[in-house]
Amino acid sequence: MTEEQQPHTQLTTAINTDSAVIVGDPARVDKAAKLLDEVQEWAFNREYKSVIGTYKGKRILIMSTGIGAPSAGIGVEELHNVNVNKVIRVGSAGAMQSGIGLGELIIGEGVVRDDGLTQKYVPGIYPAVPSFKLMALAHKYAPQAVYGIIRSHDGFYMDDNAKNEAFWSSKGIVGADMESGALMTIGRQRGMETLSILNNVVLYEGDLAAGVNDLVNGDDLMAQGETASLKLALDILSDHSLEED
Ligand SMILES: O=P(O)(O)O[C@H]1O[C@H](CO)[C@@H](O)[C@H]1O
Ligand SMILES: O=c1cc[nH]c(=O)[nH]1
Repeated sequence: MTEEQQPHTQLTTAINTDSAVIVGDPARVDKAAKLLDEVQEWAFNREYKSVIGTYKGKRILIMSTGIGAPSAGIGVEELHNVNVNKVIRVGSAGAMQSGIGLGELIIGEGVVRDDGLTQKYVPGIYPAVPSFKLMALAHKYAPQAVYGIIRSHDGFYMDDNAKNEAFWSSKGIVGADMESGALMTIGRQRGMETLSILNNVVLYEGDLAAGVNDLVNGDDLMAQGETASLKLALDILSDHSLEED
């Protein structure tokens, strides 16, 4: 643990909180900040934009980590270095099953680690699983969400994506993103409690690029899903049952 400024995120222990929400897109940090009181901008270096505020009286950091496992992994390590031990990712995802609507929340009960980074941390047979406590709180606040195993991958534009997604869908995977595996694997190695809440922006077998564009352009269902996912993370982290931790 260190009071030194972290080299990428520019966090220090002066953030003075044990809880963080991480998002991919720096613009999502500003959306989250609107849900907080007493907001203080902390830093914006590379892809890591951070603000701190309070939600129902609980001090919480919001930070972006950019796209992909390596930058998320750096973010998680630097959060650990400044004493954050509860981290919820609020991301966007593509549905891997039909029947999951746009803007519905997908919550990872575990992650298929189809990324490169976490394989270097620990062999692929090691499971990427969320915190039981944070998951129990997710069920309390969002019993209607889609719960299941998700898949984190490295390649948004790969030639064999459709084939790989059909395979993982046939194994019951419910959604795809790029960072949840890194969060849960690295977080678990460092003794952190983690969870991943994803806003569905692409229907199963839908157009991936169009879905992500719709999110950027503020399509209603996706904007509502984004706000709901942020609120859910904040409700969980501010729940009084976590106070004794
Ligand atoms: O919206 P975010 O949190 O960035 O999450 C998803 O969106 C990006 C791809 O468009 C990847 O980072 C993926 O995990
Ligand atoms: O299908 C999707 C949508 C968003 N992000 C992903 O990683 N995959």
